[in-house]
Amino acid sequence: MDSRIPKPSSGVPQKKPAGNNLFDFATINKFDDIKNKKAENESKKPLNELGINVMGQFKFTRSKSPDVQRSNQLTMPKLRRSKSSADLTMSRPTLKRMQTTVENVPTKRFKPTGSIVKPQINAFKNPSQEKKNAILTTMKSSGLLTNAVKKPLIKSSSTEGPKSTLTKTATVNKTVSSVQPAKVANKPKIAPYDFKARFHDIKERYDILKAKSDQQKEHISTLEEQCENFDSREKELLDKIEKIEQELFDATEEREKLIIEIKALKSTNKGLTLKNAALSADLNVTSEQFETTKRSLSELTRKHDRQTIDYEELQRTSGTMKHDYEEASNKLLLSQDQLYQINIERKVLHNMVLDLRGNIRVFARVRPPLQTEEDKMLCGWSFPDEATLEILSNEISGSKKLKHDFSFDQVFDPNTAQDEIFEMVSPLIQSAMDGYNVCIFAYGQTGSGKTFTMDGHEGKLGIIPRTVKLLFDSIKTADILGWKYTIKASFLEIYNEVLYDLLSNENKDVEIRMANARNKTEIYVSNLTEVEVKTAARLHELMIIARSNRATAATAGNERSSRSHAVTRIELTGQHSSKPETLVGMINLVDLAGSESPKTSTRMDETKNINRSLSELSNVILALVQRNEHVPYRNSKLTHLLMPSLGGNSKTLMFVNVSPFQDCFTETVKSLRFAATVNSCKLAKAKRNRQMNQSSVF
Ligand SMILES: Nc1ncnc2c1ncn2[C@@H]1O[C@H](COP(=O)(O)OP(=O)(O)OP(=O)(O)O)[C@@H](O)[C@H]1O
Repeated sequence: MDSRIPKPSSGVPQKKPAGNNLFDFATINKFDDIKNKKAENESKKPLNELGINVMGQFKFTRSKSPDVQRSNQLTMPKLRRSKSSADLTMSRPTLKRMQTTVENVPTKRFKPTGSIVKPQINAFKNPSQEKKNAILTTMKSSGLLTNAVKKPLIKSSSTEGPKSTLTKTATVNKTVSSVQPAKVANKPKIAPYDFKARFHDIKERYDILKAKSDQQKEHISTLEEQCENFDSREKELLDKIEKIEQELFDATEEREKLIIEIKALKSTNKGLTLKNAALSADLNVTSEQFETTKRSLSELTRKHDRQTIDYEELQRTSGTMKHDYEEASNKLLLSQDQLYQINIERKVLHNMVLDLRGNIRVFARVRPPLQTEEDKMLCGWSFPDEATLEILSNEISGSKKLKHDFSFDQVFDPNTAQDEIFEMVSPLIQSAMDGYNVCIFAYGQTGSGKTFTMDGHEGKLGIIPRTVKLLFDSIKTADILGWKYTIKASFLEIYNEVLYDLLSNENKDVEIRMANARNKTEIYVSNLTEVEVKTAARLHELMIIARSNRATAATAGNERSSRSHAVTRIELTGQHSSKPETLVGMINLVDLAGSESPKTSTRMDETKNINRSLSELSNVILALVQRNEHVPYRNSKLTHLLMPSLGGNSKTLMFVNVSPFQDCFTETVKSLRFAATVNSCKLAKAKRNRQMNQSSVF
């Protein structure tokens, strides 16, 4: 019968023996039920990441040895939601106490080792199926899984065979024997018929078993109480584990983040290291530069100190100079004022001189024969004084040679140089700058030297280029005196009584028109190109252009330059910088067409026009001499154009050019006679073109 006593802690449901209620199997089963229910509850808990019932696994480890617990403690941080009450039960210290009474019950069901349990637990935290299989294989090979998982507990119990059962029975018997005296073993056999003895024997055994049963009940009650303690303890531990797991989870996540962060920081560190190296190199260079700059700075500082001293000295000097400058400025203003007054006086005196000389003056010039003309017969020339010339014909007319005397304002013999000529002309240019109209023209037979006198050529410049040079030189001087001048130039040609603009190739209508209906002497030329010139070089350029256009107009069979009048007009406007005065002067430089006798001319129309215009010029001058009311300016283009320069507001200079040759004698005498007549015309005192903006200066 002892062998049939069920093992109270096996958890295996036992059949209650019929008619022999030696143990309170209900109580034992109740205990097992509690265990099984716990196991069931645990099994209902969520599966781990591998889908394995975590509590079922840990159920195997509940009866593990302390090694397992230690192993679990070591691996505890790696656990994830795999705890179960069974696992906690495993760590209950009271189990040991239970083992003292029912020691064979849990230990015979499983014999796991710490080394096996460790990977098993680790496997639950790893979600991969491969790892799970590996763990299962390990457990199988160790025999743990075979007993623990594959086989139900009841089978395990049964497969352990009678040996296990016997052991348990022996343990129970051992316990029972501690209650019952040893005399039972030595009791004599009772005869089968001795029912009384048998009854007593059975009763005695019953009492023993009853006592044993009570003892077991009491023990079970203690166990239940312990179970309840375990439950609360388990709950606490579960909470704790859950908390630890959460912390672990957070820590893992934090760790992963930190790893990523560390990687990033490493990368950044690498970059920073490179940057640092580059910066160090730069720093070295910069340090060197800094040292150099520092040295330069100290040098500059020393220089600055020296210069500061110099500056202070200069400031003192500057103060003195400023004072001197103010004094000088005042003196200068006074001097300028005095100079202005002196200049006015000079102008007045200059004009007086010119007036005394005559408003129209005539200069006669005899040109020398050219190298190619050395064989030609010359007239007899003599120049008794600077204003008189005598011409003697080398051909006998009747019984005597013809001889003529002429007086002019000035006579230039063939040896007179260009600069000497201009020396006598320049006062008129100054007069133009003072605000007078000036007209200089060259009259004479073809080939007598008019163009040479007016234009000249390289190395022997004539009146026009010298006038230009003098004008710009005088402008500079006038600038010092406070006068600012603007110069405008235009170039005209009168051919066959038609006006041409020599600065333009356009075929346009160039006409002389009245500028003011009230004052009929004020004229202007329509469609005439007027160019403002700021340098002598520019004026020379314009002269070359005009000469070129004049030559272009001529044809091969019709040389025009000597058959037309060329007029160079220069307008001067002077403005004083501090005084309200403006001066306007006009210079007309005219190279007249060659006078020619109609008898010798091959181009009659041209000759007629030329002689007509020259005749009209003569008439105008004579009208002026005779102080006629009417002066026939408009009878020819030439006189009309020169009207402002031939009237009362002008100073006129006429060159009469003559050839030295005998064959020109008649024409020469004719020209000299005309010039002499003009010379006799003393025009009225010229009036200056003077505009007083505020008050009269003179
Ligand atoms: N005073 C002088 N000294 C040297 N050569 C001169 C002088 N005058 C004129 N000539 C020369 O005589 C020649 C004729 O002179 P120029 O052409 O000036 O005469 P012109 O009167 O202008 O003739 P035209 O009416 O045909 O234009 C030129 O070769 C010129 O160089």
